[in-house]
Amino acid sequence: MTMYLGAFRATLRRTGNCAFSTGTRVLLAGRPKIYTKTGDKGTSALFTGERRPKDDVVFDALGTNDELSSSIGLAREFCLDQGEGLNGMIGQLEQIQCLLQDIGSNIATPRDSATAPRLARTEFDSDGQHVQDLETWIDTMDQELPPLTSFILPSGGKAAAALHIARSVSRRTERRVVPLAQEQRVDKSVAVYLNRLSDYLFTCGRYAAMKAGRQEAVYKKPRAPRVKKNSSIATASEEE
Ligand SMILES: Nc1ncnc2c1ncn2[C@@H]1O[C@H](COP(=O)(O)OP(=O)(O)OP(=O)(O)O)[C@@H](O)[C@H]1O
Repeated sequence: MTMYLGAFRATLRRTGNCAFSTGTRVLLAGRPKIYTKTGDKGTSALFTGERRPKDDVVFDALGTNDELSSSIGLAREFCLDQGEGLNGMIGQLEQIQCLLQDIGSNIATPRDSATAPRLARTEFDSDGQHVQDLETWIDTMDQELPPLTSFILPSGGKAAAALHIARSVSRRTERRVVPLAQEQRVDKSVAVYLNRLSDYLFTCGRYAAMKAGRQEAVYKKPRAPRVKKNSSIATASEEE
């Protein structure tokens, strides 16, 4: 990790860029190895330099946010394969992955202990514009979609199903972030963004299924088995 976060962070500090890379190795040609081995003893560093055990709630949130970006990356690849009618969504998903890097910076800079300049550099969506963008994108897709009349099961092609996985990872990330936001250790806007992001990804899943010309599977109540007189079990349909 030598060139990964140590020097990378120093470069970011110099340039004022607040991106905080988690899990994604940044390797520059001719530079030292990407690993520092500083994390081998089970602790790692926050953006403030403070070291904490790797099972700390902050790393849990940071790691889940990283999983979210990875799952969006996979969904985006399936969207690229599907192609037809998904160009807008593909661009939006890439923008969202960049914003998740910023969310990582926010999570890794505890709001209750970081210095004022660091807090300012890692502030997230202070004017609510990123949430507004998600809402606009949701509303635009919704205008083309048939109204929801049943519970949708994740389905409708590989792109749609992958978007539903990303949606559920977004909800998991939200669950990790909400307690931190309630304790004012992460900006509240991060929790709001993750909440809206799962709605956006749900809508994307439906939209991708529609563009693929695929029917989404819907919830049907499974029929309860009935006990026959001779005590063997049969489903209701077998008895009809
Ligand atoms: N297991 C983890 N889950 C979530 N976030 C982590 C984890 N380990 C490290 N991080 C965060 O991601 C950043 C980059 O990870 P990295 O693997 O470089 O850290 P490290 O394990 O401390 O270092 P090294 O891999 O060089 O020993 C760390 O600075 C830390 O903020």
